[in-house]
Amino acid sequence: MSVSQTQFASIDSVTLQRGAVSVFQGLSLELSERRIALVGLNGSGKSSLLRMLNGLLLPDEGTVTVFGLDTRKSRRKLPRHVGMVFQNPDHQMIFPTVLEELAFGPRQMGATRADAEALARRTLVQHGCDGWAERPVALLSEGQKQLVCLLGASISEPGLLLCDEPFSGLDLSLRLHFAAHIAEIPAHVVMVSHDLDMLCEFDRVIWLEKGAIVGDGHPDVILPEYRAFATTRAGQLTAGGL
Ligand SMILES: Nc1ncnc2c1ncn2[C@@H]1O[C@H](COP(=O)(O)OP(=O)(O)OP(=O)(O)O)[C@@H](O)[C@H]1O
Repeated sequence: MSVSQTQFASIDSVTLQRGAVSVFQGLSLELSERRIALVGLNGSGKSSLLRMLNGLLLPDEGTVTVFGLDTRKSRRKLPRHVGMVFQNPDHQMIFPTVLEELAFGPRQMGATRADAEALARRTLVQHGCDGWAERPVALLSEGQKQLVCLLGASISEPGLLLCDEPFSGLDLSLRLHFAAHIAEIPAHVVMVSHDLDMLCEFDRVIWLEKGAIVGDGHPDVILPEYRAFATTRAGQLTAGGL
């Protein structure tokens, strides 16, 4: 799917309850930039927001629209347009081998088994993973699993790629490689990360606290504000003041 800087997702007056927690209370957002980062303390609602954008979580009230599709009405169509890298690779990987894992997305999009597997093998070579195709996913390291998840989510070239802390287990060379990859691909990217250095080149940063937006703008403005807030909070925690 080709993408542009026009709006690709809209979150309109959303409330979301998860268990006993009221995560969002009337959240509204318009998303149009190509690379958007979500930052905030643990439990602030970042993963929940990603899961609403791919239809895994449906709002209790309000609407979420992605590429013109209401997630409540068009849940089954969303995987054709939205890829997601989960925070925990074990929540994403469902096949025994790397090849099967990577071929799954293209197969779902209608590719033949031969074409899907050829694409999977090419993708592995392009990302420095020659010889990985037949490896059992269960025997990969955590970082290697994360890498396979990143490749699996982007191999079908979705119009929107959602990434929930995709770099946390990757070594520095792979972080830099994938930062460059994400900068190049045409898809819109919405990424959660606690590694603020990886977000400097993004087009927009949204800072969430307790399900509400407390900062929204260019990384040059929002990242220093968030860093200052987190530093103050760390000082309070250390002093036993929270
Ligand atoms: N499966 C669940 N069942 C019930 N409550 C949940 C569930 N997952 C998350 N929550 C709650 O929803 C709130 C938002 O969680 P969420 O995972 O969206 O936060 P987050 O900002 O992604 O956190 P982190 O930075 O720790 O990954 C938290 O209060 C959390 O306790």
